[in-house]
Order: sequence, then C-alpha cells, then structure tokens
Amino acid sequence: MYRVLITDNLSPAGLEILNNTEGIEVDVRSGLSPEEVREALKEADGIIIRSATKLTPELLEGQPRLKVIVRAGVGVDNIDLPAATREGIVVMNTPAGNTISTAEHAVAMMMALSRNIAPAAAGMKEGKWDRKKYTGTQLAGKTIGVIGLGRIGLAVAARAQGLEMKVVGFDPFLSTEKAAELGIGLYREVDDVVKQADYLTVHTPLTDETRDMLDAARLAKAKKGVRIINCARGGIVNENDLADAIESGHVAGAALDVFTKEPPENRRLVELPQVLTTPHLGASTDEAQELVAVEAADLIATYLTKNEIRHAINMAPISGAEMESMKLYLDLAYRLGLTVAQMNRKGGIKKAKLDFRGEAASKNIKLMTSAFSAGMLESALAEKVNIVNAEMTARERGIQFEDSSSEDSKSFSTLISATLETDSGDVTAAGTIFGNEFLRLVRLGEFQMESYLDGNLLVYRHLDVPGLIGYIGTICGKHNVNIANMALGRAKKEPGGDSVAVLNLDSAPSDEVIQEIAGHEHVQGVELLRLPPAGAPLPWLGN
Ligand SMILES: NC(=O)C1=CN([C@@H]2O[C@H](COP(=O)(O)OP(=O)(O)OC[C@H]3O[C@@H](n4cnc5c(N)ncnc54)[C@H](O)[C@@H]3O)[C@@H](O)[C@H]2O)C=CC1
Ligand SMILES: O=C(O)C(=O)COP(=O)(O)O
Repeated sequence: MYRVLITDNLSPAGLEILNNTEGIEVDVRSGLSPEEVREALKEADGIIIRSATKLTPELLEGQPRLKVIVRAGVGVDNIDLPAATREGIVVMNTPAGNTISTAEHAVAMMMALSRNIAPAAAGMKEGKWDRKKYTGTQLAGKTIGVIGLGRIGLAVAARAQGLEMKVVGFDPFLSTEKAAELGIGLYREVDDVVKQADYLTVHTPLTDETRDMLDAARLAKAKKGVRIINCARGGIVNENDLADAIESGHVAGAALDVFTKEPPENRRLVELPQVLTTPHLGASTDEAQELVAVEAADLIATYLTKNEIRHAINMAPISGAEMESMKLYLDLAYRLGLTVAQMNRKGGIKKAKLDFRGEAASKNIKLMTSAFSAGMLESALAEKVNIVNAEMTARERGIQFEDSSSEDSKSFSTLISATLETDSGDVTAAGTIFGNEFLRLVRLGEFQMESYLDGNLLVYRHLDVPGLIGYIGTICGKHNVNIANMALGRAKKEPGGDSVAVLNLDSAPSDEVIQEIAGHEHVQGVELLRLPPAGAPLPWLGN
C-alpha cells in the first residue's frame, strides 16, 4: 500500500481520485509544524503540497520511503529541488491548471488598484461617501509591461489587450515571431520594458536570477506614477525598495498577492494606503483548485502504481508504457552497474563508458545510464541511489559518463557493455537479454562467456589447465554449496591460456570456500559478486 501525505488544502476532487485508487491510502493533515511534517514523511511514499508547506533539506534528508513530491500548482520555490534530487525524490507540478485564474487575479488586482476599489469599499462600510478621494486612472490606452511571458504572462497579455492596453514584454524564452503574432512588443532588455510601462506586472518563477529583478535601481528607471503588480512570487519585486519608491511618490501604487514571507511579517507594504494586497489568492478559485487537485492526484497515483513520470521538474518525462517496455533494459543496466562496481574493489572510478547495441540503442539511453549508475553506486553509498539522483550523485563524485550506441549488435539482439575507467585499470562487463526475459552476462574484461546475471556469482581468473573444474566442484560440494551454472571464458580460442570462470551458486560461499579456491596454484583471483535474484523488482521503482 502506498501512502500519500497531504499537508495543504486540496480540493475534494483530488482526494476522491486517491481514495478510489487501489493500492493508495491517503493521510490528510493540516497545520503541521516542520518537525511534524518530517515525522509524517517517514511514513509516506509521496506528498502533495501547495505553497504553504516548505520542503527544506532538513525535512527531505533521511526519508528512505519518500519517492515523489507533487506540487498542486506551479511554483516549486517552496521545495528544495537540489535536496529532493540528491535524495532521489521525483518532483512534479501541475503547470496549467491555475493559469487562467491567476491571470484573472492579476487583471482584477490591476483594475482594483486603478480604481481604488478596496479603500473605497472599506470607506463605504464605515459609512463614508468619498468620491473625490478615489478618482482613479483608466486602463485603455495605457502600456502594460509584462515580465515573464509564460502561461500566465501571456494570459494576462491577452486580457490586457481586451482592455485596449498596449502590451510590451520581456521573456528570454519567447521568440520575436511569436510575440509579434500575439501583438506583444517584445524587448531584449528588462529595462526597455520598465521604462515605457504605466503598469508593470511580473510572471516569472522566483529564481536566483529573478529575485530582486525589480529593485531600487530598476524602479528608478520606470516612469513616475508607474503601478506594480506582483501575483507571481514575493521577492521578484524587492519589498523594501518598492515601499521606498511608493513613499517617495515615484511609484503610484502596487497590487501584491505574494510576499517573501507568507503571511508577511514585514507589514510596511501591507499598511501603505497605495498598496492593495491579497493573501496569495491567485490560484484560489473552485475551478483552478479542482483542476490542480485532480491533476496532482493523477500524477502521484500513476507514478506510484505505474512508474509514469509526467511534469517532472528534476527528471525527463517517461510514460507508464515506456517504463514498462524499459524494465528489462533498466534491470540489465542496473545489474551491470552492480557487477562492474563489485569487480572494481580498488581503483577510484574516473569514467563510466556505456555502449548500447541493437535494440538497446533505440531505448531511453539517459534512463539506462541512470539505472547503471544506481547499480554502480549502490554498494558504495549509504544513501538511497535511484534513477532520479544516480547520475547527479556520480557526477558529484567526479565520475564522468560517456555513451555510444549503434543499431548493429553483431551476434546479440541487444548488448549493453559497461567499462569503468579506474585508477588501477579498466573493468568491463557486458550483458544481453535472451528471449525477452532472461538477463545474461556475456563478457567480463576480455573474456566472453554466458552466465546468469543474478544471485551469487563466484568469478575467478585462472590458467586454463585440466582438473581445475573438478577441484573447484569438490570444494563447493564439500561445503554444501550447490553450483547452478558454470560459464567459462577463454582469452584465446586455444586451451592453456588465461581464462575466467563464473559460477552461479545457489547460496553464498563462506570465506573458507573462497580462500580454498584462491589457494589453487593456477587461480589468480577470486571475486564474489552479489546480485539480486532473477526477476526481482528494481529497488527504486514504485512497483
Ligand atoms: N499567485 C498565485 O497564486 C500563483 C502564482 N504563480 C507564479 O507565477 C509564476 C509563473 O507561472 P506560469 O506562467 O504558469 O509559469 P511558466 O513557466 O509558464 O512561465 C514562466 C515564464 O517566466 C519566464 N522567465 C524565467 N526567467 C525569466 C527572467 N529572468 N526574465 C523574464 N522571464 C523569465 C520563462 O521563460 C517563462 O516563460 C510561477 O512560477 C509561480 O511562481 C503561479 C500560479 C499561481
Ligand atoms: O501555483 C502556484 O505557483 C501558486 O502560487 C498557487 O499557490 P497555492 O497552491 O494557492 O498555495
């Protein structure tokens, strides 16, 4: 049973989906302290959050059960993405469900700000009738500068055009052609937009690049009397600089839905009469909440029960069907990672070279590389390593990756070869898939063979002389270790040279057995490799 923790207010439509999904149980909590979230996460396979729950490194570290975080909404700045990735946790969001509602809120805020709706309404409730005090400004004919022309920014632009405003904007990822087609004057510098706008609205994510994008210096470049709207994230507009600019009279007013700290502890902006504020309501409509909750529930359920990855922030997407078709390939790559890592007991790994041949060449190479890395690092690291964090973890340790692929696979329908370049030489293993079912080891170093790729593999290098197989068989028999399969590989085709043998053993041999085998004059080295049993589910997949 997979447990999904929900710590923020989620529409009942999402809960209903989860409650009706077999294999999923839901744990709805509210008002948890960070410490309580940390504790609750220990029992959770996934969590759905909105903007209130902050998933910091302290909460995400040491959570072996947690596999997936779904943000029922857009902004993921309340999730520490590097920490989630390092911990092997997939992070997903619901990019489109609240676009229209948030755009409508930004436009509503702009209109309300222009016509002093909030203070006028408050005054009337107090019995006043202030007509002169609340003379506003008309929007038609004014210029709105939209910074960040993604989903919400473009929806705001379209609505502003409907209000007969001139729209200019800045977004490094929007093409000039597309902007022209939409009737938006696109500029390549933020300042060019800032200088000509009567209204400036921001719709970017909060990143290191966008933090303080509208600061004192930028605001000073704006027209006197400019009005600022922020329905994206607190901190994109510097709060103290904005308050200063309003108090000085350079900025006429601001409409803010979001704050650096929510609820805001610094009340300076909230208290200013020229500032209209709402408590992060952009996405708070029945329609948007239903859409994001349904999508979030669907994302988490299909990930946990079908390994399908959509809208992931820290991973490439992969459909349930593709994941299913990749399972054997991922298993092969993972087992080769385990194999070469165990064959390399001494050398610091510098590079991992992977070669994908035949059918494997047409599969998702990035995913197979991640599966290989997960196997390679599994025995070495205490932390959880999986396809989300394996490559990152390996690169953090200075291990480079190189891959090659070719449809030409010589005698195998599929062949994956892995070579570790280490300080003390190269280690190579190659494997294949037989009959769409069985994984086989077909090469170790320069030796070709055919061995099972599961359970206990006793590998020994030796001189190809008569009598050795009998000697090893006797030792195993004496210690009650059953040999399930034996594969021999010769460096040269003729007898008498260097050889390797791989014994698939039904139980792990004791040190005594290994020592006895290693003691033979023609045996040059013995390794015991431990691999998962045949057909064991991949440890880091949901099922
Ligand atoms: N107030 C609220 O309740 C809500 C707030 N939001 C906020 O709105 C933001 C935007 O949402 P969407 O439009 O759905 O996201 P989006 O990803 O569709 O658009 C973001 C746009 O910002 C642009 N961008 C990134 N860095 C930029 C930079 N340095 N300068 C200019 N443009 C830059 C991107 O190219 C992209 O086009 C979200 O990140 C979220 O923080 C979203 C939903 C609700
Ligand atoms: O989707 C977003 O980025 C939002 O800011 C909406 O936040 P919320 O889910 O309403 O807490």
